[in-house]
Amino acid sequence: MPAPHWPAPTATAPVTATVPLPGSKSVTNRALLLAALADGPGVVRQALRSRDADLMVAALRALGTTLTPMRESSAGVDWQVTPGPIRGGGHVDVGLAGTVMRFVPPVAALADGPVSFDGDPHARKRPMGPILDALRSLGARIDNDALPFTISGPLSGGEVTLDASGSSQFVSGLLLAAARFEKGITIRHVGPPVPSLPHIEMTVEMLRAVGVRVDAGERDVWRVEPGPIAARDMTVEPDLSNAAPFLAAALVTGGTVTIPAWPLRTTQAGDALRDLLTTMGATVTRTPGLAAPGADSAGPAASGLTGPGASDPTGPGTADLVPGTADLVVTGTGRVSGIDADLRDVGELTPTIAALAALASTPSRIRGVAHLRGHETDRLAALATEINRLGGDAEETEDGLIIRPRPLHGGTFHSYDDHRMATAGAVIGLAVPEVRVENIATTAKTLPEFVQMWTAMLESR
Ligand SMILES: O=C(O)C1=C[C@@H](OP(=O)(O)O)[C@@H](O)[C@H](O)C1
Ligand SMILES: C=C(OP(=O)(O)O)C(=O)O
Repeated sequence: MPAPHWPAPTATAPVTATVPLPGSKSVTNRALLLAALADGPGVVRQALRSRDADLMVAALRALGTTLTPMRESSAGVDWQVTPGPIRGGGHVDVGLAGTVMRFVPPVAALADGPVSFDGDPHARKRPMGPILDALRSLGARIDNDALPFTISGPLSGGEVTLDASGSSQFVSGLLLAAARFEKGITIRHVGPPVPSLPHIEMTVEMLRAVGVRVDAGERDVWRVEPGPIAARDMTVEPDLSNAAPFLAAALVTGGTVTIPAWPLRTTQAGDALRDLLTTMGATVTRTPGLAAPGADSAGPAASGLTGPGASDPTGPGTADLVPGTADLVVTGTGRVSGIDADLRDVGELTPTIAALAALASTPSRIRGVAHLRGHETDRLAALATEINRLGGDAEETEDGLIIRPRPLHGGTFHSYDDHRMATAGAVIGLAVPEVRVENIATTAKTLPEFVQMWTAMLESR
């Protein structure tokens, strides 16, 4: 029997809360995969524990990696990762995780036998063609153009042209494993603009942090030289995209929300919230936080990794560079302004920005995010449908949404198995009584503690 819909709490006063966030999904799944491909045992600290991260752990285990939890706390899990020969014959469940369905197949193509892949029903609809075609052209055999499929190597690498306008993860997935391909890789994108470029920068910076030579100097072309991937001790940054609904609560309620350990320099898409929320009426400041030792002298890294070894590709894995962090403080007035924004680079922030737009006093236009139709659900259709179901005025455009002010009323907000739809419903519920979010449990994709964190935020003073 499905769980009852979650009554989204309505804020009765401005929120005043400090919300520490668990590790980034994008950094965690890259760090685990790179550790599994490394030339020796390594450690990934403060890794996210969530459905997507658990799926990555299970996938890497199925391919022969040993992952042992060393320590687990509210800050995440520290994994000891011991690579093994990449083993075929297994099965990978990708769930609904883009990072698993796009990042693991290139690794599986290095295995000594076939590896099968499948996922949630909607995962079969998410775009896979360009990356599977690319792997074929590099030597792999694959029996389908979408999930489910079975992939067999060997794969030698080389040059490939693809259209990555559907997802930056096609590029990131190929780049992450490419140092292990005999010929490395040269990827050339041809087509409409690639979305989520900061996520590709995250891939490039994390590869460089483990000693891989990457040339990303030419627009739409990326080159990785074959070579070893260095074992490292890496620490994952907090998930800045998951900060979005909490920071939105400051705007909606006229309160203040502080996120500790916000990296001063980062490739995470969530960093764009500072500008986006300012445009929507917030005051955003960074105050010196509790920087880890070594932070001030060395300056920031931007690999998505912090901690020993993260930025010294040639050292013995104990380099002493820790990026500076700050407390990010966002204060709202209770009045939200509409926004006209191109979110192509930071598409995963769209559901929260759309929720704010639905509560804004002036119209909003969100552009550049046609690729969201291939996310956990068709997010443009889902957002328009659910905002309008509550009495709002949201219109889908070819590449985004137009949202005009209109008073909202209570009702069911469907989440379509999409964690960010569920949290968008929670944001609207702060201001609109009797919003019920269907399947709030889907937040476990990247933030299993969402409900407890949301409740704690509303209860703290
Ligand atoms: O590489 C990554 O970790 C991600 C890339 C982006 O995917 P798209 O380029 O498909 O939007 C982003 O939306 C997703 O949440 C995570
Ligand atoms: C698009 C997202 O996820 P995925 O990694 O599954 O693509 C997201 O988290 O917003």
